[in-house]
Amino acid sequence: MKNSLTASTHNLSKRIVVVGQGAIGLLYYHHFSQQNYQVSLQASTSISSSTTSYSFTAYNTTTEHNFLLQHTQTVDIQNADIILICVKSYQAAVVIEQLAPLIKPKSIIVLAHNGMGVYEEIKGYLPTTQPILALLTTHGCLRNKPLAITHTGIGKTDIGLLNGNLSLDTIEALTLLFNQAIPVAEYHHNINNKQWLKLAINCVINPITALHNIENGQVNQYKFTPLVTKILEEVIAVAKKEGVTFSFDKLFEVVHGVATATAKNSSSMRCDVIAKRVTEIAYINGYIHRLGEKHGIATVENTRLWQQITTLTDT
Ligand SMILES: NC(=O)C1=CN([C@@H]2O[C@H](COP(=O)(O)OP(=O)(O)OC[C@H]3O[C@@H](n4cnc5c(N)ncnc54)[C@H](OP(=O)(O)O)[C@@H]3O)[C@@H](O)[C@H]2O)C=CC1
Ligand SMILES: CC(C)(CO)C(=O)C(=O)O
Repeated sequence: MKNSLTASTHNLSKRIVVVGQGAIGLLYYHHFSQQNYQVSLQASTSISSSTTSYSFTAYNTTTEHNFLLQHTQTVDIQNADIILICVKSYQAAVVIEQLAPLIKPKSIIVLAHNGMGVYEEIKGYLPTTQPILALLTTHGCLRNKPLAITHTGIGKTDIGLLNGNLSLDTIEALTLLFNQAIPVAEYHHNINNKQWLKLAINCVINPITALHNIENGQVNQYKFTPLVTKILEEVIAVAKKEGVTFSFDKLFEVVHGVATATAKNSSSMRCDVIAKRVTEIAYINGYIHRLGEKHGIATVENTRLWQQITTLTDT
């Protein structure tokens, strides 16, 4: 990456729409708007269009600061170079279905969510050549109340193409745009492998912490080893059919490492279950279940966890 270049010297301007006023949407909206980017926020209907501010508490600080909120207008979507979708996995298809008639064919659609399976749901709403990217983030962010967030963990942004084509210049400009706003960001020519790795981590940590009401670090207790082993063996078998190869030992080590590194965290699924919100289980263990059925592979543990969490939040 040539540091002397700015995103605007490339074939990419900075008209950005961020969809979703939750923790991740506001985090990226905030950092983009601190730069000289033309950014607006497409909030859900729970936010009145007369609301003109949001509050942000920076990492390792305690003071909340207020900032101006620029709501997205129809013309912003029509002109957007980048549309960053920061909603829960189960909300993304509705967003894309609604916005699709307004989106220009060259707009870069960036999907930022946990789990997998959203791309398959949304691609039919868009032209076959539409550039669609996945964004994985390890930043931590909490929504304290509507339109008020705290940046709780500095992380990294990984992006990569799922559909369409981007020139090397555009890829460079896009990566720079993210890096200038919220470093560090990296572009990956094979984001699929990274998505699968994140999926495997979430297949283990999220349902176990949610069902047992424990912090992430407790997943490493010896008593969970047989379950973790079965979950990962199923993920590996299904991933192989999808062209992604994992070594069990390395994958086990990575999952163990993430549970240790985030030992005191409450997983997003545990938080959702406690708050009686819909979880993303259908896009995590549920995704493994669906692929297992497609490939004729038994996914006993992933299927059981998907059913248990679904029952827990449906009742
Ligand atoms: N928070 C974090 O630290 C991390 C989150 N992630 C992932 O990022 C994704 C987003 O997470 P997060 O921001 O925490 O989730 P939130 O639930 O906080 O935010 C989602 C937001 O999207 C809004 N929304 C829903 N439907 C629409 C719509 N049609 N148009 C506009 N806005 C809409 C919701 O509004 P309403 O409230 O009205 O429903 C909500 O404000 C998830 O997949 C999550 O797993 C990944 C890594 C870290
Ligand atoms: C990696 C992990 C498990 C961190 O809490 C996460 O992604 C989540 O909670 O959804």
